[in-house]
Amino acid sequence: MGRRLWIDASAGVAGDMLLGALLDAGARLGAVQEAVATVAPGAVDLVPDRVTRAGLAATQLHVRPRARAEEHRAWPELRRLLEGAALPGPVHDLALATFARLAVAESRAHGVPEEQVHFHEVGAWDSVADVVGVAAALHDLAVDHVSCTRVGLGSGTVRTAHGTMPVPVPAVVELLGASSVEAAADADLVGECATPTGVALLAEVTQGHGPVNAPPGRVTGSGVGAGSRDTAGRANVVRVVLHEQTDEAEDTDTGEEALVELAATVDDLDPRAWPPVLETLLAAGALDAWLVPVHMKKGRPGVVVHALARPADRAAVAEVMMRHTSTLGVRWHEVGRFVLDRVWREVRLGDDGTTVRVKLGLRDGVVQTVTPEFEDVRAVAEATGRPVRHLLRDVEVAAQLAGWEPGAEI
Ligand SMILES: O=C([S-])c1cc(C(=O)S)c[n+]([C@@H]2O[C@H](COP(=O)(O)O)[C@@H](O)[C@H]2O)c1
Ligand code: NI
Repeated sequence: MGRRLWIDASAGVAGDMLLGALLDAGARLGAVQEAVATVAPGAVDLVPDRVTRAGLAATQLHVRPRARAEEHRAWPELRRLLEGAALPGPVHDLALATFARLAVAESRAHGVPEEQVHFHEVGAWDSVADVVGVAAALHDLAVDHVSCTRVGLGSGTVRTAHGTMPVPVPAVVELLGASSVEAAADADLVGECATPTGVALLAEVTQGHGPVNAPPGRVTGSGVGAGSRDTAGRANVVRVVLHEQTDEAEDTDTGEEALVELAATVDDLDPRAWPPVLETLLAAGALDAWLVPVHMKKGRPGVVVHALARPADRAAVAEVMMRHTSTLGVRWHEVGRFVLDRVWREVRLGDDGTTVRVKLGLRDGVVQTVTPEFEDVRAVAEATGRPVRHLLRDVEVAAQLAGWEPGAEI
């Protein structure tokens, strides 16, 4: 079994800060440089520097482009570059998955199809170096489980290639909406503290069950990565802690979440309204939503609509039940659930660049379930006319060939 890493992103996170922290924790600069040079030969120099931030010693990583940096890079071009790079499997997969996540966020933020996404700063060599560098550093440190705190986002505005943007910038909002990474409520943080690349990396590497506020078990190493600004009173850093599970910590790592379940019983809603009700519940933050047919008083057929949600989303989910159905009230109670760690991977179907995401359910780094993302499969079925059941089989075979099958360690 490899090592566990806890990331303190409570003051924010950027790709270079995370990489600085991992180098400070012992990842070898040579191994990181080699991986970055595999993707971008001769493009950048990685130069770590010892600095202080609000009096705290930290490593600031400078990614220095050797030539004038590319300002725009299309996602399909970057994807081809990463796919063709001869990197160790886990480094390759993590770098590709992180940029795929950024492409989805950019596509949503700008309302363009993923294939037409043009990265600006995010596609420049320094971001490529941050992403590949973090993947290589985690591999070098043999990290196989990552948890993190809530993330400090910052406040105000930031100047970007898109113009001046409010913080959190749209790409960060999209990334948070599509992952289990949670934002901290922190009024002290000024400016852009969490960047798209930093949040995409956290979303991709953290497994498990929401924010963890302290590294459980025995500490075996640590590192501090500096951001470029030095603000008095609050260190602009990412901290990482390597830790081992003791028996006591292991007992608490059951993958258990505290959630709420909401329900309402309805017998007078037009049945055609139910599918949009379920969609609206999910859009409001429900983790799951479902209907159960019931026989009510006076023998009337009815429906109980249920939703599972995080406690923070309870009010929004109840509001949807009350606005979108004819119920006069909503019941709720606290529930616990056990969950597997979940990570996303992408498989390629055929030679035309078609990809489908698969969700892997993990327990202690061992694959338990492999689930093709149905909406991706449906989109391919619509685009190609191939039956969904054939595509589902092909995705499972492709996942198996990539080594993602029940019982495999990743
Ligand atoms: O590069 C792109 S496409 C980009 C999109 C957005 C959106 O929110 S949309 C924001 N930014 C800004 O670029 C810099 C650098 O980001 P890194 O993740 O590469 O560190 C940052 O200020 C982002 O907010 C870029
Ligand atoms: Ni953008």
